[in-house]
Formats: sequence, C-alpha cells, structure tokens
Amino acid sequence: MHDPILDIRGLTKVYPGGLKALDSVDLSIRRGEIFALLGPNGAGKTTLIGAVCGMVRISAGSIHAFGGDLANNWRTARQRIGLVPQELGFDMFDTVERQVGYSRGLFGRAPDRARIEEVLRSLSLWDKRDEEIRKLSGGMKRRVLIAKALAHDPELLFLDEPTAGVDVELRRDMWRQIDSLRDQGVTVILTTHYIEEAEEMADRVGVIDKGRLLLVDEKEAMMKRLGRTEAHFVLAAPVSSLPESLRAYPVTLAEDGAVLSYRGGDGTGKGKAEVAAVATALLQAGIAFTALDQKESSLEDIFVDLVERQGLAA
Ligand SMILES: Nc1ncnc2c1ncn2[C@@H]1O[C@H](COP(=O)(O)OP(=O)(O)OP(=O)(O)O)[C@@H](O)[C@H]1O
Repeated sequence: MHDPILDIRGLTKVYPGGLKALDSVDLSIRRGEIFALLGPNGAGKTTLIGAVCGMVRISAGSIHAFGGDLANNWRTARQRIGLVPQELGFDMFDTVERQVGYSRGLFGRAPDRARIEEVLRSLSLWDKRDEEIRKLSGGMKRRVLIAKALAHDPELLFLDEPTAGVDVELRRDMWRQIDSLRDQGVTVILTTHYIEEAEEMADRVGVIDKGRLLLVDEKEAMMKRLGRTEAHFVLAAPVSSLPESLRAYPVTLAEDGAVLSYRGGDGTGKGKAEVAAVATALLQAGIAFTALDQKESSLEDIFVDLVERQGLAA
C-alpha cells in the first residue's frame, strides 16, 4: 500500500470559548482518490480543511502531508495544496487572468501563461480573461476561485462546498472538472451537504457530525453494507397473520393488517429479489395486493440514519 498523501491522527480543535469543532479525528487520504467529507452544518468540515491549510491552529493531534509532519514543513507542503474556499475572496477590480496568474506566483511558481490559459480554458473562463471579476456572475466567480486554486498545479485539492448555491448546469460542470482532475492524478477532498454529489463523485466517503468522524468507507462498500430495500404491499383485504411461507423474510404487518412491509437486503440487489419472492408467496397464499411501493435506500438515507443514531446516542 502506498503512503497516504495526507494522514491525520487524533486531530482536535477547541475554539476559544470551548467549542470542540473536531474531536480526535483520524483520517488517511490515498494519493489520487476523490474523498467526500459529508456532514451537516457546523459538523467541522471547514475547520478540518483550515487545519490542513494552515488557517486553523490545532489543539491536539498531528497532520502529515506528502510524508512529512505539517508542523515542520508547512510552507513547502502548502505549495502543493490547493484550496477552493466557501467564501468568495478576491480583488473584485482585478481581471480574471491577472488574479489567477497572481495566485500561481503566491505559491512560488514561475509565471506560465500557457498553463494559466489551459486552466482558464478548462473552466470556460478564457473568454472572460480580461473582465473585472466584479462584473462576472456568481457562478463565474466560483469558477475563478477554482482556477485560482489550480493555478499552481496542486497535488492535493480541497473543495469546500464547491457547489453550494450554484445552478444545476454549473454543478455538472464542476463534477466534470473534478473528474478530469482525477484523470490528472490530483487528489481531491471535497466537503458537501449534497449526498448526491458524494454519490456521484467520490471513491470514498467520510461522514462527520459534531466534530466526530462517524464512518469512513469506500462508497460502494458503504452502500452495500448499509443499503436497504424497503417495500410496502397494500393488501386487497387486511389479514390477521402471515402465511407460513413468508416467515423466512424480514416482513411485518402494519396498519391493522392492511399493509405488509418488507425491510431487508444489503444494497446488492438481494432486497429486490426478496421483494419479488414475497410478492409470489403472497399470491400463492391467496393474498392479493392492490399496490406496491418499493425503494432502495440511497447514500442520503444512510447518512440521515447515521447522523440520527449518533444524535440519539449523544
Ligand atoms: N472561529 C471560530 N470560533 C468559534 N467557533 C467556530 C469558529 N469557526 C467555526 N466555529 C464553530 O465550529 C463548529 C464547526 O464549524 P465548521 O465551519 O468547521 O463546520 P462545517 O461542517 O464546515 O459547517 P458548514 O457546512 O455550515 O460550513 C461550528 O459549531 C462553528 O460554529
């Protein structure tokens, strides 16, 4: 196994005033992966990024990046990291190309107009290169933020809520952009509220809430492990008990015997097959149904479930 590009151990951040924004977080990021950090408002996502990018002073724990302790070689490590922050922050009166070129210089890279042109073109910003940033639409300003973060060719890129408040078209564009970064071997860590985004983009997903990393797993494995099928059969006439042939399935009667509910499967298709078998068994037992409502759980359900369970446990 290759060394992780980023290795976080026991990371804790207590803000002045006592709020624990990060609570002993352990996280290893592999080179070249797309990692989605998923969590509700105030979970600690931005704080975690800030800790790695040197904007947040950590209270305890360690961060290793590119094989070295960040505390000892922060400046050189930072040159290899790109950050697309949540908030727009640039000189609004400057032009697109100048701002993006300036960002490259900021991290010690020699000027390279061809490279800046490439970055601007990939974000459909080349035609706007001489525009003042203040005159751009919100979506275009966001693209400039990304261009700035890419200008010094980072190996590790943080995107903090890259698609918060952007329209569907720009969101798709950004997904494409992230895909092409993956092809170039850039490691990407993105934070998001949008489960759809994690489901679409990420190789691995971490769920964070109240400063605690609840779960980290391959996206596919997570869906498999925690995925469920739920189905409800509306029966033509209520029944008082289940036929013997259904005892082997995870089914229950609800609404005074008028609805038969199935909850099972493992996100691999087993649930769907079992629902079909339950339907057959019902008909064979002479129990007709008038409607069937079936749903596969998504990463969203898994996430809500995890956060709720954590809330109950806290
Ligand atoms: N400078 C600060 N001083 C005190 N508390 C802070 C500071 N910055 C953040 N916090 C608190 O730390 C917690 C974590 O905030 P953080 O911004 O990291 O969460 P987040 O997951 O990024 O949330 P969001 O999705 O809303 O951006 C929140 O309760 C927040 O209010």
